[in-house]
Amino acid sequence: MTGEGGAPLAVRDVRWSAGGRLILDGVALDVAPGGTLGLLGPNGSGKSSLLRLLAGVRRAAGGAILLDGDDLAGLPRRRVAQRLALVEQHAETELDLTVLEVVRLGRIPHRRPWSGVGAEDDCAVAEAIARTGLQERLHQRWSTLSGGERQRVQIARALAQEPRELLLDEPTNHLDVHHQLDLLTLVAELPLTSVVALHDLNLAAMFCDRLVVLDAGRVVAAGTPAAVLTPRLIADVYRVRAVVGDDGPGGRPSIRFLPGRLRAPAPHDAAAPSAASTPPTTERTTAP
Ligand SMILES: Nc1ncnc2c1ncn2[C@@H]1O[C@H](COP(=O)(O)OP(=O)(O)OP(=O)(O)O)[C@@H](O)[C@H]1O
Repeated sequence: MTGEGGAPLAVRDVRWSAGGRLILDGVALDVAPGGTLGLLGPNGSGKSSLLRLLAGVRRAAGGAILLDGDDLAGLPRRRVAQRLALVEQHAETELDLTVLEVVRLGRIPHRRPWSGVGAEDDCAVAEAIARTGLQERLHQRWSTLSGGERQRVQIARALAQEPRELLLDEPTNHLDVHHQLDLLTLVAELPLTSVVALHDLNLAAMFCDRLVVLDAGRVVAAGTPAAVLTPRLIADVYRVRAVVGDDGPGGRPSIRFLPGRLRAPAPHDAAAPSAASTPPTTERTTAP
């Protein structure tokens, strides 16, 4: 069974509060199988909170997250962990493990209590290490890794989990441009469904099939990169002027930001022109 819209992973009218504030407010989305869904939005818009709810690490206060049509809240943790893997922004390990030991942690949801490491576990770990190019680092200690290497190890751990859905919170943080492209190419080519929170709109345009934009805990846009990444949306959500071309790879949008910040509309100031109505932001260029 799947969610009403047919998606194996679906969010239905989800609300979540923290610190006495409503952080996610009526969020609804379908994660189509097999693709890469980009989660965009300014700092504090609720991307990490939503990813944690999707992974079952947090419980929604209202609405539901549906996994194959079942409410995630009612499913055993182990079953959820066999299915979904989350790579958080600042993942740490408490013990000073080696790279190989961290990647092996990904097998825990698949192991029976008291059972040792089996051939299937070794195979999944080896595959995850090969995919992330960590063969040379296997016995290096976590504490000695660079930020980018740690990121790759956490992704390898998540892949060793053999999830059907991989949830990544700003995975390109800490990575140089080569490794950013490398990592998102890897994610886009994985034979699974990925949900990736990203800040870089050009990377989102290049690598994601669909985008969902959060602003102050609400979904304000959803669709293909070309449909979502308009100057108007960028002005409204990020308060930045931008020129959007269609000369990205495969005719996808490419975004060039312009100097000067747009002012936020004053609350209840209906007369104030919205950022989106500022003329230069509606510009769209075409590749020569
Ligand atoms: N446990 C918590 N207690 C209080 N406030 C919280 C808690 N968790 C999240 N928040 C608040 O919820 C809002 C959304 O946070 P979240 O980390 O989900 O945003 P984000 O879109 O991932 O931001 P960023 O792009 O900066 O990583 C923020 O204002 C944050 O301070």
